[in-house]
Amino acid sequence: MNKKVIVGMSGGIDSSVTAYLLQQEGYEVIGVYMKLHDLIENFHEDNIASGKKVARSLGIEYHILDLSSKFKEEVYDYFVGEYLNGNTPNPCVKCNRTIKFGALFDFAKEQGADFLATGHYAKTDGEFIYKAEDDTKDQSYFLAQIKQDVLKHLIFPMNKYRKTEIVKLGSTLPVIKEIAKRKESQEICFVENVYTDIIKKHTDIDLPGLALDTDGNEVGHHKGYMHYTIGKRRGFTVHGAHEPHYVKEIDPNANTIVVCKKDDLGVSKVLIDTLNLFIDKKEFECTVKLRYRTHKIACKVIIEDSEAMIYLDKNVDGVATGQVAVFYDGNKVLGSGFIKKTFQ
Ligand SMILES: Nc1ncnc2c1ncn2[C@@H]1O[C@H](COP(=O)(O)OP(=O)(O)OP(=O)(O)O)[C@@H](O)[C@H]1O
Repeated sequence: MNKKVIVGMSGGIDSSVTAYLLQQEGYEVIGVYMKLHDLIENFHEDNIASGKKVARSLGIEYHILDLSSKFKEEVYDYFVGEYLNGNTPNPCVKCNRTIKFGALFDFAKEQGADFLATGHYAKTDGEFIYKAEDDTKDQSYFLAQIKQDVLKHLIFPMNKYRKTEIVKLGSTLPVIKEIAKRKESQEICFVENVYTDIIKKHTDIDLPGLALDTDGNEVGHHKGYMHYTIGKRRGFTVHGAHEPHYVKEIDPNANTIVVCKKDDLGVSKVLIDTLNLFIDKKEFECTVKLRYRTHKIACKVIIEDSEAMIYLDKNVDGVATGQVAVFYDGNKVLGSGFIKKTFQ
């Protein structure tokens, strides 16, 4: 009997080609669309119409799974809460652990599927996650909090392709060809423009306050701490400054931000919690990504109980609490954790 695979079909090109490729390989493919939020007008209608068309053309089932209350609890509320706490959240990392490779994985098991597949650009060998072939699309960073025991049931057919190849392949298939013309999805699926539009719905974010220097002296003013992320350069005043200043720290309780010159922005040590490790070591050397679009930095990691300290080989600017630190050995993801504190 053919192996059964559930494909998360968002209506976009990557997951449509994923379903097509797996069917070509002989899998019994079942498509699933997850309703995750109602924050953007016509979002689901357009996506579902597109997904349904593809499913029909492949002759496969297409389920609609309403996971919106779980998504609100695990991803949306966390996202808002982190900004209120002065941190910079990573909702996609949370979603991958709890929703796409959490609740959707549970659904796949209930359906008796052997595998779950998505259009993520990453690789897995069932034990580890690896960077995708296409550097510019690689999503391994966002997958680094997935539970390790789920990995043996995952397939990422995009792993060996470049996005341009997928668009080209999709364009040879009549129904998918239409999808190829759709606009790329936004970075965070529920943020249409800027994150502050979302936070504004829950609280007043315009709370003028003081900008301090690293010694605690008042040097200027800001618009409200939730407008800033670590490393941000604009949107606050520093009296008499001749050089650009950057946000170094955010204190939500005092509604202050600490600003500094570029030279003082770097951190050499990073403390992380909520560890998800794919290796069983307490001390190791590796490279680390401290945000998505950045270079890896060589480091040493020491784990103590539920936290880890990362000793960076060189100072790194703009490291934000709330973001995810992902460890790599070459292309292999070794694990990750959420940034709790940084040290100069
Ligand atoms: N609402 C959804 N329902 C089902 N699967 C989803 C949904 N959103 C994302 N996915 C799955 O997660 C994968 C990665 O999502 P992401 O939003 O990062 O990708 P994308 O580049 O927009 O992909 P696509 O072109 O397939 O929309 C998708 O390819 C798809 O398999």
